[in-house]
Amino acid sequence: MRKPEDAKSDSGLRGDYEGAAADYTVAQDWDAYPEETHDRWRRLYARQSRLCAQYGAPQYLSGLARLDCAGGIPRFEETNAVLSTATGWKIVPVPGFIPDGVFFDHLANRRFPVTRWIRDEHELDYLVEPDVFHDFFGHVPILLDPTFADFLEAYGRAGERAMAMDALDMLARIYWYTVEFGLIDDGGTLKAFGAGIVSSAGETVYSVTDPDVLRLPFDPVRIMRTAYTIDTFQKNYFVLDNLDQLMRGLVELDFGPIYQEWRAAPPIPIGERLPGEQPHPAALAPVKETQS
Ligand SMILES: C[C@H](O)[C@H](O)[C@H]1CNc2nc(N)[nH]c(=O)c2N1
Ligand SMILES: N[C@@H](Cc1ccccc1)C(=O)O
Ligand SMILES: [Fe+2]
Repeated sequence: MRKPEDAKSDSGLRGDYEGAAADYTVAQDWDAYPEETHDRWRRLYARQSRLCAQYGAPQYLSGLARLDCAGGIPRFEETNAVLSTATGWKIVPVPGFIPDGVFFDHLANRRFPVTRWIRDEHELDYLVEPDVFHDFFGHVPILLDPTFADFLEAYGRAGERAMAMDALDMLARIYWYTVEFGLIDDGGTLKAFGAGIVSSAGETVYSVTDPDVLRLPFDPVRIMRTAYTIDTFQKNYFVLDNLDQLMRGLVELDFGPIYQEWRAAPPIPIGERLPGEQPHPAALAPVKETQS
């Protein structure tokens, strides 16, 4: 993930950072969304919910159903009523990318920053910065899962140490390969739960059906050493057996010695398979792409 050096000034980011508070939150200003932006949301939602019904993880899908947000850009206050009861999380509106330290602090306090603006009509398939569709449709449903909710808070608390140890790249790869691009084994079938996948029509299908992509078993140190691409579909994914692995494998693991050992080493190139590595068992027969 790229981030602004100083997002509040001239950063090349398209959100409006002018009125933002010290923690980079803004008002959602729901009444100011033109009707055409709600219509755009409905079309994105319809396409993506159909694809996710087939390729999305059950933990993600159950959250999506409970959010009941097919009809237009959600009012964040209404979302927060559902979210706070379920897992104690809330979402806060932001202008876009925010500095790492601020981002971690929100997560550590169970606040998920959601960009308020929606992509333009010509960007329905792809955009560079996160918008409200990616942030909300991709990230919020799984925050209703209690295990994932606890994991993401712990991830936020881990930020300070990673920054102090000059190992932010390694921690960011954890986020990338789980929160953004994670796959999970659903009784022998690969499913997607990462926000970057489930908010993208192309990658939802590709991530679980492409026969050539590398899908390795979840392995924290391997992930922390693996480079990633921000502007094409991923060339490797990591597959969880279940969401508890995030707690047992990451929260309970002491990253300090791992940072120390690997932070100065060049990362493993994208898509490279190391000697002896085998795909996750559920990835031996990738899901067949079917019409529905
Ligand atoms: C390392 C850290 O997780 C990452 O770069 C942060 C920075 N700021 C962000 N800001 C927003 N709004 N959304 C994000 O996903 C991130 N990611
Ligand atoms: N266990 C990690 C913290 C962490 C928690 C959750 C996710 C990622 C990292 C550490 O020692 O720093
Ligand atoms: Fe994201």
